[in-house]
Amino acid sequence: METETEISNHQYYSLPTSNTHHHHQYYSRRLLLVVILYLASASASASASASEDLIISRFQQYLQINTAHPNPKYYEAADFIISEAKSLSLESQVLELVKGKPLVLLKWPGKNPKLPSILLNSHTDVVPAEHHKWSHPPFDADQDQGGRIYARGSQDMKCVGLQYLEAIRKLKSSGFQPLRTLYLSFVPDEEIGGHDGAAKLADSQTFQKMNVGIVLDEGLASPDQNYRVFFGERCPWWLVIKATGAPGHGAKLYDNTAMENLLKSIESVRRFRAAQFDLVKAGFKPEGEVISVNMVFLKAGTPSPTGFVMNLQPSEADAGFDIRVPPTADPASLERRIAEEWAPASRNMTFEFKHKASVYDKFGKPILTAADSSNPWWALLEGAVKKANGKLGKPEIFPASTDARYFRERGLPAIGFSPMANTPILLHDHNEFLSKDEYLKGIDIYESIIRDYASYVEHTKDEASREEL
Ligand SMILES: CSCC[C@H](NC=O)C(=O)O
Ligand SMILES: [Zn+2]
Ligand SMILES: [Zn+2]
Repeated sequence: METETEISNHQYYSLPTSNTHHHHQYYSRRLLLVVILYLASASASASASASEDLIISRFQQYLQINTAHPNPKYYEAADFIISEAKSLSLESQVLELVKGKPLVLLKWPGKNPKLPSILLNSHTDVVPAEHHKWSHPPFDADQDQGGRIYARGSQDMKCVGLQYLEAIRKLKSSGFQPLRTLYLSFVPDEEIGGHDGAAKLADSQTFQKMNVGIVLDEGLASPDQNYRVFFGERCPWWLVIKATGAPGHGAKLYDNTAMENLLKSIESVRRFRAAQFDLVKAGFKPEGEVISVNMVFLKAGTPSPTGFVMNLQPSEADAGFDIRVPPTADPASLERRIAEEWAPASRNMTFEFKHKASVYDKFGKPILTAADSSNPWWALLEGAVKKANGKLGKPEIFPASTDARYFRERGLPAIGFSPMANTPILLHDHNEFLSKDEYLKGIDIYESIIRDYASYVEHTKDEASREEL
């Protein structure tokens, strides 16, 4: 009776998608669980898959907590993480650096607490989903026949947060003891800029006391067999340009209208965008090393009860652009381009940045983590991934932004890495998914990384010079 009600509810919710598959999948997931429980009691070989099943169901539980903006269920996520931490005997602490935005900090103390610690960071929030455009509801975490788990956050980045924990579970049950202290941070608000999350953490007294030596944070899925790995990221510049001009009759041809002035800018932006994109298309530059610029809004016209006034040329027109500047680019020349070509005062234009991250650190150096043998954490990561039968691609600059920048800004090395190979890049997209096999493989990869990181005895050069301060 109860099951019937649930299934019919489910059908009801899935009607708008006109998808006929997922109530089958929902039904078969339950059936599968019953079958697996039965088999597990019958044979020893099935017990591995029973424990895999538990791993997957924990992942699904986390994904089912709706932490999408603008109303993320942060306390539910925090409770879930804390209960997982308890089951692993990790020390846990909730920092409410901003009211209503709990940040969970877990600790696995090392045998040598004097050595700088390792921070494994992940964000608990996710971007919103347009439910009716998904073939599987974005907060059900359905698994399909092919083992794909569909949910908002399955790639970005609830996978990583729980993989850290599952890797620790494996290490603990194998009797491993870390030399360096390991911290895990589950932070809010990354998707809206991280100001009330990672930025506050990096600024806190607590963080200073943690004596962090290396940070791992998110990367991106890779469609091929090599994992992607990131040593820096582009800086967001969110630009609004504003054109003004003489208003007039919609039938009149005259110069210097707001619309014409704005369109000239848009044409110029588009030429620049095409040239940058061509460098990528031709294979001359990777995605993270060109300047991207995309128009994200247009605002002009005089509203009327039925839409817009059609015979009036407006006196104002605005456009917004999401620009991403690589740390390797020359920001001054882009600034000149904006002032001289995209929003010249001579064409009655002004501009304003809604957000403008600096390409440089406080010493005037581009904010990048060394991705070569000069950085022992880099070599350790490569070795650890290899030991777990994974392969890394060439180190890249992350095309968007992550919380890693708040740690890099403080001079800490931070590496962006989400172990998802053979997976289409679906962050922020409809039908975001991660396959069960890739998720499980990622746990083994982290097990290997954490083992090697937490066992690293030497002081790195960075660490030694920080201690002299
Ligand atoms: C200005 S911070 C924005 C952070 C955001 N991060 C993930 O998508 C991004 O747009 O890259
Ligand atoms: Zn993310
Ligand atoms: Zn994101």
